[in-house]
Amino acid sequence: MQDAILVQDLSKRYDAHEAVKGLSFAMPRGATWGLLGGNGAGKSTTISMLLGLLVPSAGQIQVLGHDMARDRFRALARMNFSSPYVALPSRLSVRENLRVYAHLYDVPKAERRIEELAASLSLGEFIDRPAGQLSAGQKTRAALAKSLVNRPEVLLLDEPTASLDPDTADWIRTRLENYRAESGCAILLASHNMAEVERMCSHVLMLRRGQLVDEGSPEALVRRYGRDDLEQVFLDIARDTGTAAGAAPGGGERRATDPTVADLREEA
Ligand SMILES: Nc1ncnc2c1ncn2[C@@H]1O[C@H](COP(=O)(O)OP(=O)(O)OP(=O)(O)O)[C@@H](O)[C@H]1O
Repeated sequence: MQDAILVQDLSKRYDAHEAVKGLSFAMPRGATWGLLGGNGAGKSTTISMLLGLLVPSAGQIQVLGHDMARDRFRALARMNFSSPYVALPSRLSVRENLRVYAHLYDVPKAERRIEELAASLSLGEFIDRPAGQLSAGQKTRAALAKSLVNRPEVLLLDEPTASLDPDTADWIRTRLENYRAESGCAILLASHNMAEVERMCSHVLMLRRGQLVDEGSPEALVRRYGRDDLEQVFLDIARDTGTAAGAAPGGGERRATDPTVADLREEA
């Protein structure tokens, strides 16, 4: 079976700064993998290249067998993305947002799909309120609904539970695990929450200064580093160069619009 994501010798250079250097990995379908690293390690840059938003300086990416350099629209139709740093259009209600995204992804029986998502993600109490007026937890649920609207086979998540209380974060993780179990979707998760990664991910890619410095299952990494948990392993790896303290030369900015949809719109 084809890999969900196949990355070979991927690099991205911003002027003099090499944000991703020679990254290679093959992520199978149906798996949840973690993409970890300190601030500025290259996680968002990698995700942006996987979405076809940033053009790699070198290397190849295939998603579900589609070459992102030549055939990215076929891949984009089968994947989706969520990040707390990418807001839904704020004046539209959650339902209106979901209708727009369902239309962009050409989702069959869109109203039925929206009702399914409203039920499984408990959107009922706020589905007709403007997205800009929701609490952080409600926004995350609405963003998750958007990211599942096209029943993606590959889901890229950038810090899916950032700024959520532990109960809401746990609720979101359970919904993601349920979706993966019922759909066979592959999930690549960039996160700073090591307990979340230990719970959800069968395999972890550890980045430091744009390079893959280690990988393996959380249990294998904990054993290899002689530590008690993944957080300690993370600190061992990140502190090797001091990047865990938050130094991020160049200070890359988050995107203000949803990249996947921007691309689909470009196609239309
Ligand atoms: N548009 C850009 N122009 C120049 N440099 C950039 C740009 N975007 C990111 N960078 C730099 O590339 C490196 C990797 O950034 P990236 O945002 O991918 O890291 P990250 O692992 O997602 O970090 P964080 O955990 O802080 O979100 C950083 O040094 C960053 O400053």
